[in-house]
Amino acid sequence: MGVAILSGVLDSQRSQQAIASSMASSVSSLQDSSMGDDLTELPTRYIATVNRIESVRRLKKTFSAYPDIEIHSGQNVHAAQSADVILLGCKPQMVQDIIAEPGMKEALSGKLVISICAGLRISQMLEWVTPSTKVVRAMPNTPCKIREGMTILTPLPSTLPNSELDRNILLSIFSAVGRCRFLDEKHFDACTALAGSGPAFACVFLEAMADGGVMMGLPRQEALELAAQTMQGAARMVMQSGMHPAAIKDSVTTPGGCTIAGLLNLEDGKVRSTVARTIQAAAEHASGLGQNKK
Ligand SMILES: NC(=O)C1=CN([C@@H]2O[C@H](COP(=O)(O)OP(=O)(O)OC[C@H]3O[C@@H](n4cnc5c(N)ncnc54)[C@H](OP(=O)(O)O)[C@@H]3O)[C@@H](O)[C@H]2O)C=CC1
Ligand SMILES: O=C(O)[C@@H]1CCC=N1
Repeated sequence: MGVAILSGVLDSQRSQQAIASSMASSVSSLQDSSMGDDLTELPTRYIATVNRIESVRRLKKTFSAYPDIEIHSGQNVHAAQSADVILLGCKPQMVQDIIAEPGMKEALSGKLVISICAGLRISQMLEWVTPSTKVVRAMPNTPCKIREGMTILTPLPSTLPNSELDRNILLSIFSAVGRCRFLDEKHFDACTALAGSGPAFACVFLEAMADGGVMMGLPRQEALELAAQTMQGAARMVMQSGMHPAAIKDSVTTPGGCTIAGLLNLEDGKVRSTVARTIQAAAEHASGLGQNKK
């Protein structure tokens, strides 16, 4: 997930720089508004840490177009000392040990720590750091990699120092990689299931639609293209026109036609309750993540 976020942020930053330099000479008066305020607090330097040397090699290849990014293993404390903002992207059950590394608590003092770890509560993390460390949760998803992500953020208490700046930093990072919104932490298990795990569930549906096309003789590649673009189109109609999904469904469904024949088959398979219960099961499981170390 860390790779998805960093890739999306870097891509966004590069496009912003390209826009800025193409506009700089001729329309300087328009430049500020076209850049958008959201990205103004993006970091200027990135340090990525992983556990294994093989992962360092893999990431260096992944980010070969960005030679300035520092990628290390076994240097979490050094990276945290050098950073203003720290994004925790390891498995939830590893966080306590990583924060317990000698010097880490001090390195995090006064800084903004963003945890994307499912299930791990802010109250837990606050017990492991010094009182001046500011901890927020973010729940992103893999489409951040192509800047089509959905990220949910916990609000920062306005009583914390620099809360406005930190809010801008959060918005800059996560709006660079898609949509983002603030929601209270009590909703995070549901957000984890719906948005965090959601791409996996959506892809099962997508793959199954394509399988149906293949069953009816479509070549596999074309079936996948049709299924993916159709799901994207339907989702965009909901997002852009604000139409209710039921209204879109009804507008496709001609009386006595083939869509109602297919829909009744879906309903016979209890697809709605199966999908809704899938989100329920994932959310219930998410609430236990990071609660037991092993
Ligand atoms: N995958 C997803 O779609 C989403 C995941 N999340 C959350 O993101 C987190 C990561 O998940 P995911 O990306 O799937 O998992 P991965 O296993 O792919 O990534 C975990 C990363 O943590 C690194 N790591 C492990 N131990 C250490 C250590 N001691 N010091 C530094 N780095 C370390 C690993 O390095 P190495 O490769 O060397 O082992 C690896 O790069 C989880 O907490 C998950 O809940 C949240 C939203 C969506
Ligand atoms: O499966 C997981 O635990 C993580 C959290 C959300 C998506 N992937």
